[in-house]
Amino acid sequence: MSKLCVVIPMKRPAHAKQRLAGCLSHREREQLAISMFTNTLMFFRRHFPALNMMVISESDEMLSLAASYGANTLREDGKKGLNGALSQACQWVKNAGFSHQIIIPSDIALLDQEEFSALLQAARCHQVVIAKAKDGGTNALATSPPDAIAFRYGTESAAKHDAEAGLQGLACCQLLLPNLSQDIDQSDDLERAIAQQPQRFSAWRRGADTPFIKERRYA
Ligand SMILES: Nc1nc2c(ncn2[C@@H]2O[C@H](COP(=O)(O)OP(=O)(O)OP(=O)(O)O)[C@@H](O)[C@H]2O)c(=O)[nH]1
Ligand SMILES: O=C(O)[C@H](O)COP(=O)(O)O
Repeated sequence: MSKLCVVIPMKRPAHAKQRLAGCLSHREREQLAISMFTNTLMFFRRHFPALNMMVISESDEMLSLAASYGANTLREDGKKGLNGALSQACQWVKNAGFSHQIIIPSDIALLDQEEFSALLQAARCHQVVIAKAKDGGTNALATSPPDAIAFRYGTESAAKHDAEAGLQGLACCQLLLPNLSQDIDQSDDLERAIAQQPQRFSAWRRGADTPFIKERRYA
């Protein structure tokens, strides 16, 4: 694949994981969001070191954390929501000369190297590849060119992205990958993730700081 950029949107941690407010304190939600974001950055640095990353956020702390893992960073201009942030990031990706883009959220419970390789393989022969979330959302979106379709993140976004590709007659495929379909939105998602990966979540569960917070007490 000529030139691919992985785009990771990251909400300001203080505003993240609102749907977990019923079971986690504000600080636990911040720490969980930062922990999963850090894990995402580590995954790509460790398993796909040749891939370029681009992180868009309104949080300077998250952009600094991303840069420490070698990611390009972009400060979100204004509160345009996820689709607005991704459109801004996509413009950067195009201007930087990338032919392919893959959007990955920062809240996938368990990123899997073989699944991401399957996503890359599908992206070689489809202009749009949608890795469906278990709730009908979009947990990865590969596009070539980067702005091949409009971003329609929100409820049932996988079907909306598929429809966008169909309207434009683009080669599109949907994948349902066991791990990549599992993002952590609701309390049962979190309970399932803790049960599946007790080690990874134990540090966070004990209230231990994530590496980022340890180094730079997060405000
Ligand atoms: N840069 C940026 N990233 C966002 C925005 N909204 C969501 N994200 C990111 O997009 C991915 C999917 O997030 P959501 O599940 O929609 O939101 P969340 O904050 O994780 O959870 P809720 O607060 O419960 O909706 C995560 O990586 C978020 O950090 C936004 O407005 N700007
Ligand atoms: O998948 C999406 O369209 C967005 O991430 C929102 O979905 P979620 O809130 O279920 O993650």
